[in-house]
Amino acid sequence: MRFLNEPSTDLTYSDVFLVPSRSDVVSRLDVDLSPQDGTGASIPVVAANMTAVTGRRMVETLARRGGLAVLPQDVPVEVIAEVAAWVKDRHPVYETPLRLRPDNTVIDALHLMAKRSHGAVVVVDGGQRCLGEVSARDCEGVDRFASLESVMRPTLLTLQASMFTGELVPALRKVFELFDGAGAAFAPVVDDDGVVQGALTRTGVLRSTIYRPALDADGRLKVAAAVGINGDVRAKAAALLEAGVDVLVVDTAHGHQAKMFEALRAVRSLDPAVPVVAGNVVGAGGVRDLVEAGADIIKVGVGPGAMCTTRMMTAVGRPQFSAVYECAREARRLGAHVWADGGVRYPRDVALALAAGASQVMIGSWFAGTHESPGDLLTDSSGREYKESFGMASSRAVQQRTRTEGAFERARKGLFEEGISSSRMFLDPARPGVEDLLDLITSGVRSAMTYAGALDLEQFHERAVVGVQSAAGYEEGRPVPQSW
Ligand SMILES: NC(=O)C1=CN([C@@H]2O[C@H](COP(=O)(O)OP(=O)(O)OC[C@H]3O[C@@H](n4cnc5c(N)ncnc54)[C@H](OP(=O)(O)O)[C@@H]3O)[C@@H](O)[C@H]2O)C=CC1
Ligand SMILES: Nc1nc2c(ncn2[C@@H]2O[C@H](COP(=O)(O)O)[C@@H](O)[C@H]2O)c(=O)[nH]1
Ligand SMILES: [K+]
Repeated sequence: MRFLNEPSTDLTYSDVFLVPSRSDVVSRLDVDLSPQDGTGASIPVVAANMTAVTGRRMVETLARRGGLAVLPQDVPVEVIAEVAAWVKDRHPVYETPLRLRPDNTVIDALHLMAKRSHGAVVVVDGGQRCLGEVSARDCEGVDRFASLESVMRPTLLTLQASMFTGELVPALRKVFELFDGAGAAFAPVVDDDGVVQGALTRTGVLRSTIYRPALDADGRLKVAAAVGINGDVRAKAAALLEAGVDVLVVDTAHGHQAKMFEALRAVRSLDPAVPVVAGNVVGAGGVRDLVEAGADIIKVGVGPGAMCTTRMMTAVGRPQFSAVYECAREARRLGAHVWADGGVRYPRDVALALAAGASQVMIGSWFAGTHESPGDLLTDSSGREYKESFGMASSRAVQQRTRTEGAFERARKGLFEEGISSSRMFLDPARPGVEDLLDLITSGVRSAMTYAGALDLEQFHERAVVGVQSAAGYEEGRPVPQSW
């Protein structure tokens, strides 16, 4: 990457823009988005290790599209083991269906439907055989306690698992045509006995022809998990590795500290066969020390996060674009990599972090406002759907993290609050699922790469030309949905 004009100050994503260059890349679909940082992801997007963002559905959904999601450090290791096993039991192409019995009620179906973007529930018998389906529309205007048996309809399309044997892309093309012919948006996948094996949506089929799942050596979806720097880090990390975690994140607010070096050395002593990520830092010195202590990937960002009050509480941090640029340069020199963590609100921010040299970009709050995040779907007084998000250093998270400690310790730790405890992340009605956001991000990044004439992320970083803009320059780039 080079600057159009050498900057005289540190920069945020909004301060900069990408200059188009001569390109020989003829199609945006020719671009390879896979990060080369040893994680095996095929898109450079990671869901943050935040309780309001990543749970089993986020891990599964992102991995199926080639991304990673990091289970937070506050999840007990035995729960992480259970979630990892569950994720690894998911199909890399079929999605996990929502299943209910005929005697369940409409309210059960409506509650469950908010958990995934399918918009439908499969009704099954005791042997998990498909009896029919119920969509949100079928539940309109009926008693909430009506049984599903009374509202369910035969499926518009049922797919046989045997259709997916052999080469996948031609099979998916055929399946897409079946969806089109049937006028269906959703279909259960069943085996020869009619037992439900999974579900597919019309859009999901299309996505499976574009994205490549992030798979482990045994062809199972990948899982990442975080460990903090307190307590017996070695034992916790060993338990996570034992649980089959594919990427280990050692996580704390101030990554450039003695306790982190100790934690990293403890993790290294286990000789992990998976990449070790550590952070957060914002400068070359932090990168050097964490790499020396054993990190393969450095997580960069102090204060840019949407839930983060660190900059206002402490003045500490650094504008994120400059932090990523400097850290990525140092990591590259040392043969390590960088994840840009926090403050991403638009696809452009992802493109800029990658241009600055990050191998991947971590996203928290933006993904909190999707069907796949763990929180309950809530509705405000004007009918807009949202989920609650909160910071991992907020009093809400600290209370949860310290729940097993004594009252005195909890009260002392509660003094240090560097995050907000409640924020509303509205679902975009046009893009309520995390995969809708992935489509938006990856199409933006693919396009940015062709403007730079880059076929892969390494070329993108090499070829990117970045200019510094005024606030008016940024404003000029914003669309105008109404007249001036
Ligand atoms: N990227 C960012 O900008 C930030 C991210 N976070 C996120 O919040 C979560 C909780 O992190 P964290 O608060 O580090 O909790 P941890 O549970 O990881 O504990 C942090 C440890 O580091 C010590 N410490 C020393 N200096 C600091 C400091 N300035 N800030 C925090 N701890 C310090 C603490 O001791 P003692 O309590 O005795 O001081 C404690 O032992 C993590 O997921 C983290 O990524 C939090 C803040 C900023
Ligand atoms: N200072 C704090 N930073 C936090 C807190 N919780 C999370 N984070 C950081 O934010 C990113 C995600 O950023 P986003 O803009 O995408 O939401 C996350 O990975 C952490 O590094 C917090 O309570 N305080
Ligand atoms: K912030």
